[in-house]
Amino acid sequence: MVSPRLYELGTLSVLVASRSAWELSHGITYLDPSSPVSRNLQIGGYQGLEERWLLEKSLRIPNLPGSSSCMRLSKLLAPSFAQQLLAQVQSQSYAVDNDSVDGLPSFEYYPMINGTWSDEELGKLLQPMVQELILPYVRSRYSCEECTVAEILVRRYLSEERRTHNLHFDGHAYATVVLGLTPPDEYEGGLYIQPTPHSNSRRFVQLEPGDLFVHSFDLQHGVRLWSGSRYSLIFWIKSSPAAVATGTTPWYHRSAAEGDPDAMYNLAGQFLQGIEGEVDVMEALMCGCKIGKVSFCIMEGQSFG
Ligand SMILES: O=C(O)CCC(=O)C(=O)O
Ligand SMILES: [Fe+2]
Repeated sequence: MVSPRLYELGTLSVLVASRSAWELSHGITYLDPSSPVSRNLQIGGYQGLEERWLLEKSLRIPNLPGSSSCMRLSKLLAPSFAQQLLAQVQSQSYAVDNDSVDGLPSFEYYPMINGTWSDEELGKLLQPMVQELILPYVRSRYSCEECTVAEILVRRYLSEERRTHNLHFDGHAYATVVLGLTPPDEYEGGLYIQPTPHSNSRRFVQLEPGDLFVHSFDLQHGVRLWSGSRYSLIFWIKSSPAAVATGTTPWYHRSAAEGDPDAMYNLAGQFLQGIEGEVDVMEALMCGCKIGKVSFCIMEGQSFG
């Protein structure tokens, strides 16, 4: 018979074995590798794997159920392609203007702005993947026939520059695709999602170079690095070419009218920033009031992505 002490030690070793030492010391938890719904993907000439996590968001608003999902797409792009992209983006100069999430120097580089390539060379590398993989996938996954890429940006996280990108929604994007560029053994931490207000729902996402991570406007996320450097390529997608041309966010009106609290919260942010026309504090407050406690977040000055 196993003595209680040995049994305890046995349990402890199982716990320790399932989470690495630094994972435990930093309180980091990854998306559960055993819980996604997985399927093989074939999109045009691309083949790979889709893992989809369903996320319970009900804690955002007490008594209101809600869910979102996020997907990791792997093996679709050759690691050598990601390496080529990384080499190309590392040679660019990065902006140090104020970041929209935290107001600190952004260290961003934009190869596409408002649907137009500003970096033709990177455009040549990315265009086939955008047209033949990213858009067909997003259009089909979100039943959004007209979904169109609005912005593409690179984010650089170097130790002397940036360690975090605080928790936020991508308020101006119907869907976001993040392409991992840096091997995950070159840094500790990385991109995380957080479906509820409590940080205990935070889950980090392991992205190998060439893996894609996909989520929608209603999923809060951020980046936290404890060491090393990381580059990521981000695609912000709007629901139609007209939304790209006008820089607007038409998808919120319907979701907000249907009572989606995150849509109302983001719509309030759009009114405050004047993205839906004039800056309209009254409309923003109306959205905030409808969602009760979420308006508190706006009052608290939580930033909008
Ligand atoms: O760097 C990343 O992986 C994500 C950055 C992000 O969330 C953003 O730019 O909105
Ligand atoms: Fe984001």
